[in-house]
Parts: sequence; C-alpha cells; structure tokens
Amino acid sequence: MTHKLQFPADFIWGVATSAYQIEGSPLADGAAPSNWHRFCRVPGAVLNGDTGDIACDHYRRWADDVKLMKELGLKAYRFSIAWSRILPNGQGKPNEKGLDFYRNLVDALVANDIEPFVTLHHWDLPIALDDLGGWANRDAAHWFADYAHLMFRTLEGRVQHWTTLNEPWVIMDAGYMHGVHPPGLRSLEKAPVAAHNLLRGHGLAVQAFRADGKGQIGLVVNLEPKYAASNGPEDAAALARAHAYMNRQFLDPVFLGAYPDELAEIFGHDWPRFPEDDLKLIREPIDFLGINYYTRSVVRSDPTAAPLCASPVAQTGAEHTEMKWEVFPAGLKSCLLWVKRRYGDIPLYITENGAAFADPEPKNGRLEDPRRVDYFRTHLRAAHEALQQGANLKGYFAWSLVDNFEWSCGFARRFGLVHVDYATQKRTPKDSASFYRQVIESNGEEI
Ligand SMILES: OC[C@@H]1[C@@H](O)[C@H](O)[C@@H](O)c2nc(CNc3ccccc3)cn21
Repeated sequence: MTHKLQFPADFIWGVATSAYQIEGSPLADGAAPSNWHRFCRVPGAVLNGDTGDIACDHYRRWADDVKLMKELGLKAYRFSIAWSRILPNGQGKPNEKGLDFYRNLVDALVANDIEPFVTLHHWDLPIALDDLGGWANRDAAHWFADYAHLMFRTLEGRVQHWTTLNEPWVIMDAGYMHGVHPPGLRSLEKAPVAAHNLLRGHGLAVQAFRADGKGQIGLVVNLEPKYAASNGPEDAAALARAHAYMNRQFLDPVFLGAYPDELAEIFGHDWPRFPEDDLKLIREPIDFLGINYYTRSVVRSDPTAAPLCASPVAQTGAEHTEMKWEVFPAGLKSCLLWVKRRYGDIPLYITENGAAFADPEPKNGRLEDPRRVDYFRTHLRAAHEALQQGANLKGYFAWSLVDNFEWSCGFARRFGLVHVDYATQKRTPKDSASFYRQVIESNGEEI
C-alpha cells in the first residue's frame, strides 16, 4: 500500500557513492596510491582479499554512469574526490589529469540537470600523508585545508554543495581505535588526537571556503541512536557513554564548541588537553549537516568492554541486513529530531541511507529486491514524519547508486540500487531503482 506523502517542492533526491568504492584505476593518469590501496594488500584486511583496483570501473565508465543516473531520474549525485588523484603527494603540485576527471564529471552532471554534492574526503588518504602520521599528525589539518582550497577554486561555480569529511567518527574509530581501517592502529592515545585533527581540518577548510568558495559547505556524520537495554542506572550510564562517543563526539565541538564530558572518562589519562583556539576554529559555522543513517543500537553496561564499557545487545527478533544491522526506521526520525533539539535548526540532508541484502542474480534484465524497496519505503516514511514534526530536512541520498567496494567486506555486500556484474561491469537496475524513480517523479507521493 502506498501513502500520499508530501515532501517540500524543492526537496532534493539523490544517490551517493565514494571515490575508492567505485572508481577503480587507482594509479591512472598520475594518481598515487591511497591508504586504502595499500591497506587492501594487508593479508586478512579485506574479505576475499578484494581491492578497489577495478571496483565499478567508474573512472573509465563515468559518462555512461551519468547517463544511467539520468535514466533513473536522479536530481542530485553525492560523490567524493580522491585526494591522491589531485595531489599525488598529498600536498604540493596538483595533478592536472586528476583535476580534469572531476571537472568532466561535474560538467556532465550539470549538463544533465543533476546537482553535484561533493565530499572532499571519504577515507582515502594519500599514502605520503599516511606515512607522515596521517590524521594523528597535527599538520594533517593544514594538508586537508590546502587540498580543499584547491578544489574550491578548481570547481568554483560548478559545485554549490560541498562537504568536508565523510564520517570522521569512522576514520577515528575504525582506523585509530580498532585497526580495521587504515592506518590499522589500536591507540587510545592517537585516536582522540586524530579525531581532533579531523575537526581542525574541517574548520580550516570551512574558513578557506568562506574566503574563497561559492555555495554552501557542510559536514557529514554517521548517527546511530542508542537505546538502553534496561531501565537500570548502569545501562543508562553505558548509553550516555556510547551516545557521546559516537553521536556527540563530533557534533558537540562543531555546534557547541566543546567535547562531551564523557570522552575524558572514556579515554582517561589519554584524553588530551586541546587549545581553546582549536575549539573556536572547529566551531566555524557551517551551512548544512549531512546525516548518514543505517541503524540503531541497544546498549548495556559491560565492564569488560573497555574503554567504552558498553556493548551492543543483539535484537534477535528484529529484521537485519547482510551487515547484521537491525532495520529500524524509527531511529532515522529520532536522529533528525534529536539534532534539531540539541543543535538548532541547521538545514539537514540524509546523505546516506540504504541496505545490503542477499540479492538474487539479475534475470532477463531485472532484479527483484523487495527487502530493499521496503527498507527505503519505511525509512522515507520516517523521514517524512520527522519533516512533519519540524525537522529542517532538505534532501535524501540513497546509498548507493551501484553495488560497490564495501571496505573490509569487499564486494561481498551489495548496497546498490543498480546491480554490478564485476566480471563484465554490466549495470542492471534493481526493482528498488524503479521504486526510487517513482518516488522522485512523484516527489515522495508514491511511497
Ligand atoms: O556500509 C555502507 C556505507 C559505506 O559504504 C560508506 O562508504 C560509508 O559512508 C558508510 N557509513 C555507514 C554507517 N557508519 C558506519 C558505522 C560503523 C561502521 C562502519 C560504518 C555505512 N556506510
């Protein structure tokens, strides 16, 4: 049964991808290796030893992929720029062929009335910078701001929506706390320093944009609402720590100018003292916030799970995706309304929302993915409820345009609206792509 939902007339409907996950050709035309190019080659780092060497071959097939986006009726396309194509050494002399790739992509999008939403950094750091300590090096903030400034000038007037970082929490948690992303560290000392430098880089890039950019700039964070496993005080305290660590760690400094108190408790003597001027820089005002939402988590107190001392409680009776993430649309609505209550009426975009399911192979040019259709339907309804309750929601980007390289899961998890046969690179729109096209054509009425 469809509902007649009214979204704002200027609501932006798009899809999202990221450079390392779809482009392939990581060393083409003067590009240098990224941290992910190297990390994929660490035995055991990525399922089945998959790499982004080919991925969806988008670096070569970009024109056809823009045609595909047009056929899907997309109004916007969120993608990221591979820093190591632009500045092979991370800083210094730009690589003109790298710049040309993104100039051509953006021009094709604009020519097809598809609004480009550009993410400057979606985890793929040039290895030259990784070798200098990556985000744990205080200079990383300046390397990033210089790269951002170069992109603002290069794409000036063609791109109106920029975001600095994709999910700094994942860079910090996966790369510096748990070692499952590059640089593969497990360091209570370096993790908060990396997080802080990511935020400093964000702030410096926003300052550079204010001086020399046109359009709007924001930040993209992943939010995962936390629910206590019981009404007991220990689980309430665990919830507060988990919520502060994942959801407030980056938004509190950006919007409130201070880190959550819980972080000093979590990191203990490893929690650094940050210069006040840093917090002032981080608080440089932004024009919008991107929220990536996939699931929620239910947490309990767990003294054995240092330093957070909070552990997830499996929701065995609920539906889950192939990522083992609970399908929980109500969490999207609560995220949107929580941001408004805590941080004010900042314009919001859902910059990622989607699901990996065990899709069948395409048959006669079709691929039935009813669970993904239902995931989008229930989450779009939740987004609409948040709108009705006052969320300042401006747009929605489905993750993802195409099946792609799912980081440490390699190609074993498929999130695409469009199926990719990696042996032939044939693209096949799934039923969810047809569903989404109808959503866009009706501006949300057909959900
Ligand atoms: O996992 C699906 C996508 C991924 O392909 C995107 O590159 C990335 O932006 C992304 N972020 C999340 C949600 N955040 C997250 C939370 C815990 C671990 C890893 C990601 C999901 N996804």
